[in-house]
Amino acid sequence: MTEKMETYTKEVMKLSIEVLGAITESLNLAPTYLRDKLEQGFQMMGINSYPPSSKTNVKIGIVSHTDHSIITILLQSCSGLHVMDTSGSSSGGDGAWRVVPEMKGTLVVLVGDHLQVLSNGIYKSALHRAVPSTDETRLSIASFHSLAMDEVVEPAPELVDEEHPKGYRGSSFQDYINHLYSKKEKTFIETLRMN
Ligand SMILES: O=C(O)CCC(=O)C(=O)O
Ligand SMILES: [Fe+2]
Repeated sequence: MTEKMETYTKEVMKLSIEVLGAITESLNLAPTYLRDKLEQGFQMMGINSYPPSSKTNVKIGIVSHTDHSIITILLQSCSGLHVMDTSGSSSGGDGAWRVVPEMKGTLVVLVGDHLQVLSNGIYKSALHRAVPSTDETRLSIASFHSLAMDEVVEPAPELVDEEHPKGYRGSSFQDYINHLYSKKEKTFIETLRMN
């Protein structure tokens, strides 16, 4: 198990670099943009086990939140990840939860707060929650990919101009940790907004 986990952790790190490359390319930034910093950054594995709700009566496993990371790569044993639909209406979608189906052999990529910052709001961090299955234990493994503790993430200068002013102030992973231990009247991303 430990060995498998180690292999998985390393492989998913390589994958995150490839995914970030595709994302930065989609933003017309170099595919190597931030690559070294992500590679030398902070990878955190979260392993979640949700007992069946028929036994516990617990209806929500993890309440709605966005991840602080740049991206999170998630493996789920059965469906249960819900993402808030923010497409469509100008007020930010219809606000409905959409179930992310479990498909064998696939991983889910979630946009985190720091990608929203980096892309100056072009990518939006995904509001999500986890719901237990009614009759089976649900497992998920989340790999959070961030830059190093004190590395500041700011909107890419290439994505800032008169028409698209800088929307977020710079922040580090350490700032996020400090936010967690502060009186949280706002979400982390809200504390970063400049306009
Ligand atoms: O279990 C899941 O599907 C989601 C887990 C999650 O959102 C998290 O660990 O941040
Ligand atoms: Fe999450």
